[in-house]
Formats: sequence, C-alpha cells, structure tokens
Amino acid sequence: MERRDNFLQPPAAAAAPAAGGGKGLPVPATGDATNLTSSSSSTSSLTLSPPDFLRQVQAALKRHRPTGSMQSNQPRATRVLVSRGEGSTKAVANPSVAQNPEGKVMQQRRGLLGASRLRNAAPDQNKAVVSSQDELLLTTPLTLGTITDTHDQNGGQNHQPKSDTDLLVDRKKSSMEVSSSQMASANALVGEDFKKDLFYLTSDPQLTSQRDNFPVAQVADDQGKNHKEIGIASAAVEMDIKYDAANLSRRIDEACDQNHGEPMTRCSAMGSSVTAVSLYSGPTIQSKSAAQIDQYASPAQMPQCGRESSGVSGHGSQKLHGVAMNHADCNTNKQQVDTNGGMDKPVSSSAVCLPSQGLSGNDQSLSAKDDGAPRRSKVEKECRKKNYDPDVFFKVNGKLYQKLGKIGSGGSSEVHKVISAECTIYALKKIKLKGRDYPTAYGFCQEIEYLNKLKGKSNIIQLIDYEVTDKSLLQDDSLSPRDGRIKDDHYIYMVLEYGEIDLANMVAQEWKKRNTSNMKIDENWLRFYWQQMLKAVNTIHEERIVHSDLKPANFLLVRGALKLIDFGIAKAIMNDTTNIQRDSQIGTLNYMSPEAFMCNEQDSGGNVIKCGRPSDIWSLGCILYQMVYGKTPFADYKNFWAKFKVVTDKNHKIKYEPVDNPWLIDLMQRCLAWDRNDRWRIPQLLEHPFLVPLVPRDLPSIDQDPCRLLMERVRVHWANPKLHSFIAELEKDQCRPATQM
Ligand SMILES: Nc1ncnc2c1ncn2[C@@H]1O[C@H](COP(=O)(O)OP(=O)(O)OP(=O)(O)O)[C@@H](O)[C@H]1O
Repeated sequence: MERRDNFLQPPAAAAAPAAGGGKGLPVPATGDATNLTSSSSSTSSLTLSPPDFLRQVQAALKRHRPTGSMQSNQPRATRVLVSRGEGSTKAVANPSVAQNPEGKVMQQRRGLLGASRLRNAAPDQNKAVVSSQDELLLTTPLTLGTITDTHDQNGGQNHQPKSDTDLLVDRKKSSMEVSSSQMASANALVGEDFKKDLFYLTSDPQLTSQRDNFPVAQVADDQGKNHKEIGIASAAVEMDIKYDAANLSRRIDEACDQNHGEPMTRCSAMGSSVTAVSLYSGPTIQSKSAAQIDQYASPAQMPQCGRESSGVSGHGSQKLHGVAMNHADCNTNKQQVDTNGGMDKPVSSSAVCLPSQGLSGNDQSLSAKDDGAPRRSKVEKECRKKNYDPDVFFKVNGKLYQKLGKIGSGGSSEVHKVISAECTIYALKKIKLKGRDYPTAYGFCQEIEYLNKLKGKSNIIQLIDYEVTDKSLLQDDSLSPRDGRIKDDHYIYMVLEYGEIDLANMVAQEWKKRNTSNMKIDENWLRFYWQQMLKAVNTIHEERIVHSDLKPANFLLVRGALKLIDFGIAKAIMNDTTNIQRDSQIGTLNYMSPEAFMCNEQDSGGNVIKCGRPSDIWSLGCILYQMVYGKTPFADYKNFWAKFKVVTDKNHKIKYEPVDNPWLIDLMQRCLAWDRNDRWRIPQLLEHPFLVPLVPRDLPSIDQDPCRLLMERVRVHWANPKLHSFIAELEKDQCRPATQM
C-alpha cells in the first residue's frame, strides 16, 4: 500500500529518485541524468584508498563468444579474478588477510564446503541436496595482492600467478572455434561391460559441425527427465533392447511423433529379436566423413564394432537409414571397412556389439545374419576390451556423453555440448584441476553445492550429474588445510541443462536489428527478459545466495525461459545483515558494483565494505542499461583504473539518454544508486511501474466508460513527459496499480 500511495504522488511531491532511499516512487522525470542520480549515505561514503594491487591492473580483458549457437562477434565481459589459493598465500601482504591466517581460511573452506554432502549426494536428478544455510561456505576475505596478467591460452585452466604483485585478470579463451576433433563422431563401444546402460552412439562429424541445424534430438526438462525432442544433432543411438525393449519402442514412437508425425528416420525394431536400433535424422553423408571419423575414433573400435557401410553414396544426398544389426553385421562391416582401408568408405551409421545372449538379430532390412554363438562371443570379447574414446566421449559417473562440440570457455572451465545415451542434449562443464591450489579446487566444488541447493528451481540452470575425480576434495573428515597444488590429472565434470543462446547474444542481436531498422526499444522485449532476470536472481537471493557475477552471458535461454548459470564465485549470505565477504574472485568489470570494487576496504565510518544482494542489483542495473542503450554504464571508461575511479566515485552521475518511457530511466536509477542501501530490492523492482503499469481504478466496469477511455488514451501517450503531471493528477484519485484491479 505504501508503494501504491507513492505512485499517486504528483511529481512535485516526489522525492528525487535515487535519494529517497529507495522508498518513494516519484513520477519519473525525463532522461536527464544529472538531477536524477544521487546518493546520500554516510555508511558507504569512502575515503578512497585503492589497494596496491589495483595500480597494477592495466585493463580488463575481453572474451568473445565461441562459434556455434552462441557465437557472436560481440566482445564478451570478462570476469576479473584472483586465484583463490594465491590470494590466501598473500595474506601476509594484506592486512585484512593477515588477521585470517591461511590455515584458518582453508579450514573454513573445507568445513563449510559441505563436502560430505557433496560426496554423499548421489547424482540423482530427483534428489536435491539441501543444505542448511549455516553450513555453507564462508568465503575468505578478498586478497588482492596477487594479480597477474596471465593470458590463459589453455581454456582458462592454467592460472599460474606470475608474481606477488600482479593482478590476475583472467583472460578467458575468447574464440571458440568448434574444433573438428572436438566434434568428431565415431563408432565406439560404450561401456566396459554390457549392463543396462550399455549404449552406443555415433554421429557424423559433418552433422555435428552443423550442430544447430539438426532436426531432432532431445533436451531434458529441468530435472533432466521427461525428455523433449528439439532440433539438434544427428546421432545414432543404439540400445540394447534386451534390457530396454519397452522403452525403445516408446522412444521410437516419440521420436517420430516429435518429428511432426513423420519418422525422423527409418527405425528398425524387430521386437525381442532385434539387438539394436539406430535412430537417425538423415543428413547427407559424404566420403569425407569417413575419414574424419577414422581420424578421431579409436581405429580399433571402428571396424569391429562400429560401422556399417550402407551403400550411401560418397557424395550423394541419400539419407541415412535406420540400422538394426547384430554382431554378424558388425563383422561384415568390419570386412567392408577394412577392405577400404577404413577411410574411403562413407560411414552411415553405427552399430552396437551386443552380448550374444538373447540376441537373434533378424532385421530384414539389413539381412542381419546370426552366424552362431562362437563367432558372436569372439566379437563380444573384442568389444568388451574396448574402452571409450576420450576424444569422442566424456564419462561422468560411468555414463557416457558424446561430444557434439565445444560451446565455450570460461575463466576456469570449458563447456561442451554433449548428447547422452538417452539422446538428450546437455552442456558438460569440465574444469581441469591439475595445477590448481586446493582452496581454488574447493571453490569449484562450491558451485556444485549451490547448484544442488537450487535443484528444481525453474529459473536456475539444472545440474543433472557431476563427478569430481579427485575424491579427496569431497572428504571433510580432515579439516586441516591442504597446501600445494593438485598434481594429478583430475577434473570436475558437471552435466547441465543445455542453454540454446545467452542473453549477451540476444542483446547483441536486438541491437543489430535496432540499428539496421532505426527501431526504438521494444519495451515488451525488455519487460519480458527483465522480469525473468529479476525472478531468477530473486530465487537465489531467497536462498541466501549472492551470485556476484551477473552479466548477460550468465543468463541462458532454455526452452524460451531465461535461466541463471555460473555460480563460480557465488557466495552464501551468512547472517541476517545479508552482507558477505567476497572471495578473491571479484566479478566482471563492467557489471561490478562500487562495493565490489572496494570490497573489504573501510568506508569513512570505519566499516568494512561488503558485498551482498545489492551488489547483484547493481549488476542487473548494468545489464538493463546495456539492453536499453547498447552498452554498459561505464563502458566508455576503457581500462580498469579508469573504471575503478569512476565507479567508486559517489559523485559521478551516470548518464541516461532520454527514452520514450521515463519509467525505464527511473528503474535503472533504482538499480544503479551508488549507495547500496538506496538500491531497490527485487520484490520492489518486480512491482515497479515499468513492469506493472498503472491502470485506472475504481471505475465502472463498463468498457465504454468515458473516464476509463480517457485514461487509456492518455496512457497511449505516456511517453510524453508533459502529460505526466496530468496523469499523476488523474491517477491520484482514479487509479490504482494493475495488480489490484
Ligand atoms: N548449461 C549451459 N548451456 C550452454 N552453454 C553453457 C552452459 N553453461 C555454460 N555455458 C557456456 O559456456 C561458457 C563458459 O561457461 P561458464 O560461464 O559457466 O564458465 P566459467 O568458467 O565460470 O566462465 P566465466 O568466467 O564467464 O564465469 C559460457 O560461454 C557459457 O555461455
């Protein structure tokens, strides 16, 4: 009600937007920023004394989206981070850290990591691991003595600080060509034994290289269940229907149904006698494919178990055929392939080598032959020896995911598009641990912790499965800190819902459209995504998590809805003050709040500056500003130091060019108030008039009511500032928020 009353205030009675502590809602003025942005908090005003490290920073480095579905030529925001481990080793140099001996810091990490919960948390999609807030990791104070300008050329995985005084600005691997090797598809035997989940995947590299144009595949829903088919890479999935016959026929039906009633491929399923079935969406195969496949698949795997030469023309345009074959077929094809050197024959599909028991392949379409048990068992034996090809597959908790292409590289990870045995597309995030210090590695595990905590939340990317190959990271039986770095080849794998495109690309596309057609802002587009962003961030704030690295690239579109990703530097709020201490990773420059820049410094009142929810609100404000104006508020300040100076200057006025809807400017100002206490919280923002337009109230419910019609007419001209006072006068007595109609 307070808010509604505020809506009704005439402009004269309204306080200045940013100076009102976020409590009042004045009728917005026009786009003149100078009298709209202010800050007035004693608590956060600072005597600026930038830490030494900052002087070392030359510039924030930019990263680019990879090619592929999310590719863009737009410069990418780059997170600034300081190696956690290095941060802690520099504690001596940093007074704030000196009070927190490294050992204690690390002990906190381990103790609060909830490692046992991680360890015990079966990667069960249906079972969220809920942890109490108290158990969450308290991060170490920011230690900024260690910053190096390390250009990470290896997928952001080898952060080796150069010197004590260097600031590590993580330069993410920017270009992301879809390497053919990453996208290689080949026949390979999956699984070391023939258990229920035995399956066999293959796809043609040409098809995978056109990964976004593929006709059919499946994408899991939030919980990784109830697969839906969407356009995606061609892949053959061959299942041992001895174990899964019922599902198989259902899936074939589904696949056909999803393809608008047309079979996406010719599927051969011969009841219980059929040993394997391939589902294909049938692009053209050319002889080149065979060479590629041979190049990337294990040569030993392919001829024996993997291939069938279906007679598809090497340069024709025939579609691939669904294949059902048994071991005899494998062997037959082996001979064919071998005869041709394994390279010059087109490869049309894969086949699976199955155990002999219960198999009697008689698929007529392929003239499958059963040559008898002795021969089968020989093939089986050979097949059992095979392992998966790591160039082609990832293995996570024993499950294989075939690589379809690299999506991107983050500061610490590389992310691949993969397809599961269930023909579901996922994103697989792989974090290399070798060479990292233990606190950093624990930090990576923390992201898993948060994603587990956020399971089932529709606006957060869902973690389907994960594996930490260094099991010691998941043990909390010893709280003693571990020194040194991880020496062995260890990885963290996270199987995630797959996002089709990120907001950064969408904004870039929108702006391209706007520029070419001289269009104005599409407010509905803005409202639609802004509201979704707010809701996503509200979800984590309600869970007492601060994301700390909100930027357009961290919102992914999944089946039409925005979802939040990348909790790599997210932090749990530890107490009711909702302030947190920030870890050594400090966010992405263009979206960083003043307090993020000054984290752990002292304000004029001697209070330590901390980052909490308001810091995320600032980042959201920067994103909104970028959506409205095509650039972030401080984009013109090119290097780190210039940015630091201007963002931390409470007297700096952000420039807001006029826009048609003045509420939009008001909204940005609510988010970009310099004083974090003046920034609005998400529940307020969700009620802002930009999202919830005011409508007439207390009017007769007669459509033709003249007063209502007048109000609607006025609303059409809402953009005209001259009408504001008139509207305000009218609404004072006549209107109420739409939600209360
Ligand atoms: N679930 C997903 N679906 C599709 N793409 C994804 C997914 N998760 C991450 N990506 C993409 O992979 C890239 C790196 O991912 P992510 O941001 O999680 O890694 P990071 O190492 O934490 O990077 P950053 O330093 O940007 O935070 C990004 O380009 C992102 O869009």
